[in-house]
Amino acid sequence: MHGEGSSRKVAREELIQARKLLAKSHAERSYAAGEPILQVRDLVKHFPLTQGVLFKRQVGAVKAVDGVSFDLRKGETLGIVGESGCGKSTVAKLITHLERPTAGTIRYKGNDITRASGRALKAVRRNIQMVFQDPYTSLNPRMTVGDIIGEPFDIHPEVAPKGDRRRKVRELLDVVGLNPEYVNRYPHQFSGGQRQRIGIARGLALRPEIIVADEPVSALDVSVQAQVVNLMERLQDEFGLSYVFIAHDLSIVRHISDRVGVMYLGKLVEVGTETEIYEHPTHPYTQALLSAVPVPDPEAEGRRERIVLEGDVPSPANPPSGCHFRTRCWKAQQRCAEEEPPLAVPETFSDTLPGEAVHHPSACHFAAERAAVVGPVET
Ligand SMILES: Nc1ncnc2c1ncn2[C@@H]1O[C@H](COP(=O)(O)OP(=O)(O)OP(=O)(O)O)[C@@H](O)[C@H]1O
Repeated sequence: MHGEGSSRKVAREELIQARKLLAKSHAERSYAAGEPILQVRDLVKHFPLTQGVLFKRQVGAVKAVDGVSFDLRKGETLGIVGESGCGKSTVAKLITHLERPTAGTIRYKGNDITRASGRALKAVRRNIQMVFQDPYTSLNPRMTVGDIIGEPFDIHPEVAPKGDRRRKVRELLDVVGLNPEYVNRYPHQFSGGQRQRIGIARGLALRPEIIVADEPVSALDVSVQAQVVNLMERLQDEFGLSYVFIAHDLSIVRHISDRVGVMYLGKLVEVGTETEIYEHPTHPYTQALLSAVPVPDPEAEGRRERIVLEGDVPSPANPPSGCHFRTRCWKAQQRCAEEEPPLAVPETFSDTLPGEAVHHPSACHFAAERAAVVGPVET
């Protein structure tokens, strides 16, 4: 009895040591603080629309991503939010090289990786990993958890030589808060939250620097969502990870993000820090999205004005001219149809200084704060 207890203790000590080593090697590979680890410029992805069976003719294109630019700094989390179909997943696939962009550039640590191939592509795929939305379908039901988490080592044996893989997998299970003894179990033996932990462990296996998480908690019960988000925050601190965190739910993104980008019909329409976006949004679309987020305080909930947008999101195969949002915007004027507003600090706020909450990029000709998102207190 005593012997079994002490050998478990030794195994635990070994795991702790291994985790420390893992964290150290991450730190050693870290990039100069402050410089963007990822720079995305004018990223475009058009999916061709074809007609005909034998002789396929291109009759148009779905403009899934239509000129997206952002920076991601080391250790930072950039949240990307927007309704279904606005192009969030396509951005994720472009960054992780699951799709090739039509135009634009992606730089990783200053190197242009947009069209990386061969060995360079392999290195990119190792350093920029994806965590998927649905832990129920993204894990192969016929593979054990150990094989699922260890599979990336087949492609990158330099990270874990064959004899060392089992230990590494157990270590990864421990890192994400699962019992290393579960290594031989199958996905169906785990809950949704546990499965997402397995997906995260797999994403961590190659010791990436960037994780692109596409709606990682959207398929989970609300009670479990916070646990997985907390785990991701802990892992970020422990391994110095940078995250692109994609979600349609503004409240989840708020909790984890340092900065948030709001997407509409293939474009980023507003980017800012948590305070800038949630307390001082200046783009009408952000204001409409925020007005739909439930407020826990019933008094405030009763006071706030809900902005109900007219109509549906237009087809990305045929987006409106000028500002893509203008067909649903209560502020739209002729200028909005003729001139696309750039994603920049709006002219209206040219007399404000960096650090003031309204001084952030917003792609609207008539950007302004809207106090009525939560109405004034009645006395
Ligand atoms: N392989 C493809 N071929 C053609 N069109 C595509 C393809 N992938 C995505 N699209 C289209 O591009 C647009 C953006 O899709 P995307 O999946 O990036 O949006 P999303 O914001 O992630 O939405 P969701 O949350 O529903 O996944 C949609 O209109 C979609 O139908």
